[in-house]
Amino acid sequence: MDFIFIEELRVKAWVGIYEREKTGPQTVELNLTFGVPDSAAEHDDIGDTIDYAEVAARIRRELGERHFNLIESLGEYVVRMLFEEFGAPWVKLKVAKIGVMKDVRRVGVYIQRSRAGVVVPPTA
Ligand SMILES: Nc1nc2c(c(=O)[nH]1)N=C([C@H](O)[C@@H](O)CO)CN2
Repeated sequence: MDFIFIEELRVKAWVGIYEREKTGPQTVELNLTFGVPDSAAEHDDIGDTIDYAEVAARIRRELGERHFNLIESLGEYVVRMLFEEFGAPWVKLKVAKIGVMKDVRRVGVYIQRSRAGVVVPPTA
């Protein structure tokens, strides 16, 4: 398995438990790594892999269209999308709010998931 990464993707998302967070979107930052088949490199064909441009565009669209109370729920939504709609075998996601807590630059959640039966080396 190879791994595609997308770093510091900033998107507008509707997320938060407070009323002020339900009246408008805020910027969240995503760092995402997902598995793709090694065979993509062998055949040099975008059809054999997961198009990272499509992933980024899809995340941007989806997070602009719905509200999540918790950053954990937003993260789970993105991970499930990678599994179910892009067919990723393994996903690691860090998603953070920026500047929402005093003296804290970023706060958020890490999620790492494998499809059942997928074994990933510890270097991923
Ligand atoms: N575990 C969590 N704690 C908190 C969350 C969250 O999503 N998960 N969210 C908030 C508020 O929305 C906060 O980010 C607003 O500044 C507080 N705690």
